[in-house]
Parts: sequence; C-alpha cells; structure tokens
Amino acid sequence: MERIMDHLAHERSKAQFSVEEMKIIWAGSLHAFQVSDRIARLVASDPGFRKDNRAVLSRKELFKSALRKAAYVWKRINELALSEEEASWLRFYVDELAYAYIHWGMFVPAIKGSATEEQQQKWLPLANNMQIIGTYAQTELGHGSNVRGLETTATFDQETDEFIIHSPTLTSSKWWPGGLGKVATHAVVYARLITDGQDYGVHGFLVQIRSLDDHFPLPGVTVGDIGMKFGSGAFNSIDNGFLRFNHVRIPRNQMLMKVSRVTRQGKYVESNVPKQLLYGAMVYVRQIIVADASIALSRAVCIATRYSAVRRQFGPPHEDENGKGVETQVIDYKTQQSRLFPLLASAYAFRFVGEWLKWLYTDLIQKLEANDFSTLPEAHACTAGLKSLTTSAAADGIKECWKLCGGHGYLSSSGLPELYAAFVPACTYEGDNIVLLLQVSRFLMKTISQLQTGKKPIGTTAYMAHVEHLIQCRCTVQKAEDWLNPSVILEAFEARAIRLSVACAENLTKFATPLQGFSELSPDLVEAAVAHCQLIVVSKFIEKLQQNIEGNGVKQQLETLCNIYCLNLIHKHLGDFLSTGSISPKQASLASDQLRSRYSKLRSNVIALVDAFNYTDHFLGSVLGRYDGNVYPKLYEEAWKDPLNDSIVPDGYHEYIQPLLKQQLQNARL
Ligand SMILES: CCCCCCCC/C=C\CCCCCCCCCCC/C=C/C(=O)SCCNC(=O)CCNC(=O)[C@H](O)C(C)(C)COP(=O)(O)OP(=O)(O)OC[C@H]1O[C@@H](n2cnc3c(N)ncnc32)[C@H](O)[C@@H]1OP(=O)(O)O
Ligand SMILES: Cc1cc2nc3c(=O)[nH]c(=O)nc-3n(C[C@H](O)[C@H](O)[C@H](O)COP(=O)(O)OP(=O)(O)OC[C@H]3O[C@@H](n4cnc5c(N)ncnc54)[C@H](O)[C@@H]3O)c2cc1C
Repeated sequence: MERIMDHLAHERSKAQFSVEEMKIIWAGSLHAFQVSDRIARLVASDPGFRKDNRAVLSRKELFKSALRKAAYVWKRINELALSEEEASWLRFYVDELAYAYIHWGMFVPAIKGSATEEQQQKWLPLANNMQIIGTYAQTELGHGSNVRGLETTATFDQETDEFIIHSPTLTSSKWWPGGLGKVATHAVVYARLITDGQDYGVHGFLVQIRSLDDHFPLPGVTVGDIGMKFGSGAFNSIDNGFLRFNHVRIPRNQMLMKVSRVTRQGKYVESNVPKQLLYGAMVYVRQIIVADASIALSRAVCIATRYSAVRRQFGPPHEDENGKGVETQVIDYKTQQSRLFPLLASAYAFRFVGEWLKWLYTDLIQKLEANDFSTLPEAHACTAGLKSLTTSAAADGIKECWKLCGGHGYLSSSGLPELYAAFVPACTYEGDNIVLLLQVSRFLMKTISQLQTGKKPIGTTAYMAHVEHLIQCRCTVQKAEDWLNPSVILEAFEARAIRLSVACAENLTKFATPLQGFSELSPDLVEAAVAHCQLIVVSKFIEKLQQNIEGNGVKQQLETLCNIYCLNLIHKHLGDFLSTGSISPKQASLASDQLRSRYSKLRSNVIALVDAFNYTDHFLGSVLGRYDGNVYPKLYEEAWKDPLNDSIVPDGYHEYIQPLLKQQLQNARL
C-alpha cells in the first residue's frame, strides 16, 4: 500500500512545471480558480452531497436522492448567500443531474432570449426564486432534429384572447424534456402558431402544466416519465418526460413575443429581430456543452492517467525509486501513451476553445442588445460545430479511458461507466452531432459562394480569404522539428479544410438542384465541417500560446500538448491531408516521428498535468483515479460495500441453490 502511495508522489516530483500556475490556466483566471477551488472543497466535505452509492440505488431511490440534493443545494445557496457564480460552481461540483439543469440551463435562458422585457419582468423573478420550476419542451415523439416539423399547435382564439395548446397526434406528444416527467410546474412549449386560419410555424409559449398547490397536472394536461435510460445512475436521476395537451388554454401574453407577436385582433406581427433568435437557448447551451465536454474528458483522463501510473504489468524487472524490483508501469508502454496522451491534449484543447467560445457568445449577446445581428450566423455555426466535435471526441475518449484501465475500468467504482453513460447523450441532445455538422457545412458553402461576390469572410472563416494561396501552397516541412512550427501546422490545417470545402462546393454544382447535391454529398460535407471545426480548435490553442502565460515551465507543457493535439489529428485524418495534397507521405511520416518524440517529452509531466485539473476525489468519484493512488486496498474495500456482500449466504440460496445442490447430491447417490 505504502509503495503505491509513494509511487504517485514520485511521479509528481518529476514534473517540470508549476502545477499551481497550471491550475490557474486551466480554471481561466486566478479568481475562477479560487472560487471553484473553495466551492469544490465545500461540496466534498459536506456529507449531504455524498454520491458514492449512486450505482446501487433503484430508479425511484435515485430520483428521490436527486430531488433531496437539489433542494439541499438551493438551501445552501441561500444560507451561504452565494453569488450567481458561486451557485453555478456548487451545482457543478454536486454533479447530480436533476431538473435544476434544465430549469437554469434552458428554461430561464429561453425566457431571457425570447420573451419581451415586460414578460421577463413577470416570469424571471418567479423562476429565479424557484417559485416555479420550468422545463424546455421542444422535442416530440415524432420530431427532434427537424424543429420545423413539430406538430403541437397553438391556435389563437380571438374571442377569449387565448391560445389553445393542443397535441393533435400521438407523434406530437412532447418527449424527452428533462424535469418534465415528475417535477416541472411550467414549460416553454414549442408549437405551431395558428391565427386567422394561417400556420406561422414554430414559436415558444409559456405554459403552466401542474398545479402550484397540489402538483397535479392541470386540466387537459397528460404528463409522465418516459422511462429508464442507458446505464446505472447517470441520466436516470432525471425525469425526462412526455406531455400531451388536450385544448389547454393560455392567455395570449404567454406567447414569447420578442421575435414576433400576435395582436388582440389576431394579427401576426414580426419584429425587426431575426427569427432564429427563437433558437437562442440552443446556442447558449451548446457553448456550455463544449465547456462540459472538456470537463467530462478531463475527468476520464485524470482517472486513466493516475491508474496507468499505479498499474504494473509485465516488462523487464525495473528498480523503483527505493531500489526494489518492480514490473513496468503500464503508462510506460508506448501504445498506452499513444492512446492516452492525445486525450490529455484534447482535454486542454477543448478547455481553451470552450473559453474562447464563451467569449464569442458574450460578444454576440452584447451585439444583439445593440441590434447588431451580424455575428449570429457565425456564432450558430461555431456553437453547433464545436458542440458536435468536442462531444463526439469526449464520448469516444471516455470510452477509451475505460479500456485503458483494463478490467477495473469496467467496475462502477472506477467512475468511468457512469461518466460515459451520463455524457454520451451529449452527442444527441441539443442537436444530433451529424445534423449540427450539416449546419456548419451549409454555412461553409454559403461563405465560399460569397467569396465570388467579393464579400470578405470574417472570424473563423477569415482564412478563406486566402483561398488562392491555400489551394496551391505546398507544406514546407523537411525534417521532424519543422512540425513544431505553429505557422506550418496552421497552414496544413487551413489547406486541408479549404480544399475539402472547395471540392464540395465544386461537386455541388454537378447536381440538378442544391438540395439533391446536399443530400448526395452529405458525408463529404460532414468531413469538410469536421476539418473546419478542428482548424478552429487548433488555431485557438495556438492563439492561447501566444498570450502571456506565466509560471515556471507552464508554457512549454502547453506547447507540447498543442503539438500532440495537432500531430495526432494529422495522424488520425491522414487520408484527408494526403488526398488534398496538404502534406506529402514523407511529411506524414515526419509528423509521426515528431509525435512519438512529444510523447516521450510529456511522459514525466502527465500526473502533474492531470493534477492541474484540481479535481477533488469527491468530484472524480473514482477509486482508480484517487489522488493518493491507493487503488488496491480501496477497490477491495469498495467490493465489500456492495449490497450482495451484506450477507454471507445470498438471498435466494434456500430457494434456488440449496435444492439444486441437494438434488444433484441425491442423483449422485442413486
Ligand atoms: C475549471 C473548469 C471550468 C469549466 C467551466 C465549467 C462549465 C461547465 C459546465 C457545466 C456543466 C453543465 C453541463 C450542461 C449539461 C447539460 C445537461 C443536460 C441538458 C440536456 C438538455 C437537452 C435539451 C435539448 O436537447 S433541447 C432540444 C434541442 N433540439 C435541437 O437541438 C434540435 C436540432 N435542430 C435544429 O436546431 C434545427 O431544426 C436545424 C437548425 C437543424 C434545422 O432547422 P431548419 O428550420 O430546417 O433550419 P435551416 O433551414 O437549416 O436553417 C434556417 C436558417 O437558420 C439558421 N439557424 C438554424 N439554427 C440556428 C440557431 N440555433 N441560431 C441561429 N441561426 C440558426 C441556419 O443556419 C439557417 O441560416 P441560413 O442563413 O438561412 O442558411
Ligand atoms: C438525455 C437527453 C435529454 C434531452 N433533453 C431534452 C430537453 O430537455 N428538451 C427537449 O426538447 N429535447 C430534449 N432531448 C431531445 C433531443 O434534443 C433530441 O433527441 C435531439 O435533438 C435529436 O433529435 P432526434 O431524437 O429526433 O433524432 P433524429 O433526428 O431522429 O436522429 C436519428 C438519426 O437520424 C439522423 N438524421 C436526422 N436528420 C438527418 C439529416 N437531415 N441528415 C442526415 N442525418 C439525419 C441522425 O444523425 C441520427 O443518426 C433530449 C435528448 C436526450 C437523449
């Protein structure tokens, strides 16, 4: 036991940089680090936030436990008079999916984004004080991705000045909204607005669904939970629900009227803001999900890295720091490094691109407030594309981390199965990842077509202004070290991205209609979108390194991580880089050489690099990822806690095992 604890300490002593300074870089600022660190410790030390028994709870127990915690979170927020920032950190570190995620993450933002000032003044105080609990009811049984295909209707009745909300078909039942099944009192419901006999498409409406007195559904409302979801724990603590309306009436002023409104006379009036603002809550949440992807991936990487340093298998006998003969740490196998280190680099890359995306979103909101809508298309493309890219990579990465931990990774106590089960739906919710990439490709094709009109591409598409150069340029790498030059890397990624996009644009012209072309070429369009999004991540990582980065050795570690992130992408997408002529086969081979050398350079720092995430053992929730590396005794201890071990002889022995054994014995005697 002692040896293992010493072992991680020895790993930490090998670090070539200041972990404390890296913690600040990871958190985003000294202030963010201090607040998050304080709240993380507060949560970890409070028995009310225990979560180590989640995997063995039944659905009902799990749900009730999540309700208890959500109420306790609210109590602590008020008792400690936490600021909004501190309250968000508290919810984050409690790490229990509950209705509050949807209430704060979607219901409140939908009101802020789509309601008029007057409506906000009425509803936001109620929501902010949790006098009402809200959900975001968009998806239906029959349609999720195709929002325009939603079937729920909101028909204006001029006589009573009300909307009648109705579910005309089974497929129009709302299906999936979180917190809807058993908790929410109100919902932002997306429905087709019909007035004067005309259908004006999907709009948002604020609808009360349960009584604030006895919590029963209001007349005309049928509501319930959609059932168990994948994995133990994970999303089963939350009540994703179904909802049907039978001619439910709401006052006219509960239509969210920032984008358009219906007058007392039933006239439909559009305002001067783009109708896409109706989807504003999705843009908001998608940028949060990118930050969440870096968190989820970094958790898994932290667990797999620490465990890989503790675990020993095979190998020529080595001497450890105390001169004892020991087997090889699995982290020293090159295959383990080539699977794990790119994931560590991705966690950092996603953290930085998430930080940038948060800035882009804040900038968008400021512009929208000044009636400047010019950056909305780019913000939509970036949030959609990066949400897709980072969640797909993080979900795959978490699964890889579990395999990197061998058999023990499959145990609930490793924390990895639940982390995977809780995170993998991020590839679907807030927009299916393929559908979102198709949105990006649509944006790219539009940008390319506008190049011919002389319109200058801006922001993340600014590189497209150099299309002529990027289409014919040749990569200058001649030796492996050349791959350490950020401008060489950037140009290779830009060339690959634009060449894939231009090829799609050219191929699209060969079809009878754009629609047909888009459909036939959609796999290619998705690849072009991925290339563009990877370029954004790469360029934001490189930009981060150009900032003033303090701390002994910190910048050097980030440079190594950036190199690994980029070179590994080249390695994984070699087909793209070679087929577009962005690099040559010889240069690809040099990139692989450089990648291997970066792994060796990173090796002695990896434990410190995961320590820099500053995760408490409570938050990690993993025996394999414990800070002290004391894995085996704790695994044994955890095993004893399983309810099956409550009794020596299992329940069921007398009914099913003993008679069987006796029968065999009798048969043998006959
Ligand atoms: C120390 C570390 C610190 C780290 C900090 C920690 C922070 C981390 C944090 C937190 C933890 C919290 C984690 C959060 C986790 C969340 C918990 C779980 C919540 C899950 C909740 C899930 C909710 C949902 O899923 S809600 C339902 C979502 N549904 C969808 O997304 C549907 C997807 N479909 C669509 O969006 C659309 O239908 C469509 C866009 C795909 C197609 O629609 P259509 O009308 O056909 O549109 P189209 O013709 O293609 O486009 C018309 C034009 O509009 C543009 N456009 C489309 N969408 C948008 C938009 N959203 N915004 C702006 N513009 C848009 C489109 O580009 C077209 O433009 P054009 O110019 O005409 O081409
Ligand atoms: C855990 C979880 C929580 C959720 N929470 C909420 C919530 O709070 N509120 C809410 O309203 N919704 C919620 N949802 C619903 C979610 O937003 C939808 O499931 C999501 O938008 C995907 O839509 P879909 O299910 O209709 O998938 P579909 O669109 O039916 O996708 C099925 C397959 O078809 C493919 N596909 C679909 N369209 C195209 C296309 N045009 N081109 C190519 N391929 C296509 C997809 O790639 C996918 O492979 C939640 C979902 C989950 C899993």
